[in-house]
Amino acid sequence: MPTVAVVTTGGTIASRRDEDGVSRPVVAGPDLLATGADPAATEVHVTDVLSKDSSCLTFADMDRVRAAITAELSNPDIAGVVVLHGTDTMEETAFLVDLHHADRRPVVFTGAQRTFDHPESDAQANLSSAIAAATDPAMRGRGVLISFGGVLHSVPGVRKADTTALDAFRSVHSPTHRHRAEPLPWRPISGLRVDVVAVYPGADRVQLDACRSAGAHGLVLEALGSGNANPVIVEAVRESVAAGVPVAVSTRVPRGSIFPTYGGGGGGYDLAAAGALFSTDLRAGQARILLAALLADPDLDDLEKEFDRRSRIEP
Ligand SMILES: NC(=O)C[C@H](N)C(=O)O
Repeated sequence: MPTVAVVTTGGTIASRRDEDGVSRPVVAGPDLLATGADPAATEVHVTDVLSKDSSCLTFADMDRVRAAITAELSNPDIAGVVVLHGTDTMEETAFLVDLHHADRRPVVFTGAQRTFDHPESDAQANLSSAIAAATDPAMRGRGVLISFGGVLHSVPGVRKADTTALDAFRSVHSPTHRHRAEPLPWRPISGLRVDVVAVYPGADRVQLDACRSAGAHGLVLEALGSGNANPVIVEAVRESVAAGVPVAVSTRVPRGSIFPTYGGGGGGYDLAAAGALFSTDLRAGQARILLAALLADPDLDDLEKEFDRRSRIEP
């Protein structure tokens, strides 16, 4: 009988609503499993790592989740790992784990949109599907996956795209099981500060400069369209890069790739000329994780090349 390790971190899947309708992550892992969501032919062992709404997670928490998964995989008898996680930042933690995942056994993230005690909760169905994926030999070698609402996603380029829909996740491109880049050597990201700066009509450089004053090691622009900003932001980016604080350009647009094509002083071409990195397919949350993971590696010799390569999703 295959054994699956279930690592819990909190989120709606582990939440109950109180009398005021407020959801809190208070359900322990063994109680989640006690509902019979695990298939009869699978042995499951549960480890509670965190009990947090995922909107409260820090880089240190994400490092901890990654360490817990690695500890489970050190046991050769484990067929795969399921991670129960809030949906708000699942795309970030799952991507961090995927960047470093050097094992052919599946790691499958899941969660829920409706609390564990909701009469029509999606918690049990999602948990069952994730356990099934974690024991499926066809999932070996596919890296980290998100199993949610009956859909299985590769992690790079995936994002929460609906606040309430039961199939909450969408990919930047049509779902693909892409060719995986080789895993990055593991380095914790908890000592790093990487901020996301929003670009909007009339945006000035105040946020960007404030992040640098706060000690940011890197910045991600959530830019407009295919990766555009304005001349004031371009100038601030040029200064940031010259001062050794790299800036990666993503976009607020949900789908499609990001290209440095527009000139005119504030476009993507100008941002690239000012030294910005371009996140070809990743949106801001995952671009931030990639930048942090690369900045955490003291042996990395070409940040631009690695960021470019790992921000592309090959079909
Ligand atoms: N559906 C959810 O899990 C949302 C919750 N706020 C979380 O991310 O922890």
